[in-house]
Amino acid sequence: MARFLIVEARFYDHLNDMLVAGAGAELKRNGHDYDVMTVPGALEIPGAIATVAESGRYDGFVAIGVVIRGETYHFEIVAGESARGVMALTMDGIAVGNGILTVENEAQAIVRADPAQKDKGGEAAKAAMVLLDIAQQYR
Ligand SMILES: Nc1c(NC[C@H](O)[C@H](O)[C@H](O)CO)[nH]c(=O)[nH]c1=O
Ligand SMILES: CC(=O)[C@@H](O)COP(=O)(O)O
Repeated sequence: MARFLIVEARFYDHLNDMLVAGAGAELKRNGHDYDVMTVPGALEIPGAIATVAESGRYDGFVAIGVVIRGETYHFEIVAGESARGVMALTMDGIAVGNGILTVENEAQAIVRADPAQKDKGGEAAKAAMVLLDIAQQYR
């Protein structure tokens, strides 16, 4: 049993609920425990994980968020920088699954967030578990 922290950027409640449910169900299905931490937006996710990881309280992390394209260049910043931040964490050996959706519209987000459809939250939890397995085998 490992301890995971789901760090969710609660920008769109109904979409977040589905992603967190999918991630949590996948962790539970595999016998793991988890807590949920909420941050304002996807840009805050990597920093929050970096800070909590230093505490050693969790074995792995699942990043959850939804970035929907708007009218300005802000989408590129939030989508790109949050992904870059999560990648930087994984390159530091922190087990993080990236479940931050970066989509054109709400319809795309629903299909991907819904645990009964693409279940990207569950997929991110699976990725975090794989990275944790690798860390435990090779460290
Ligand atoms: N537009 C979206 C954001 N923007 C907010 C930023 O992530 C950040 O919280 C703000 O710039 C303060 O630092 N966040 C999302 O998660 N989704 C979006 O669509
Ligand atoms: C992430 C985004 O693109 C969005 O939430 C911001 O919208 P806008 O570019 O219309 O300000």
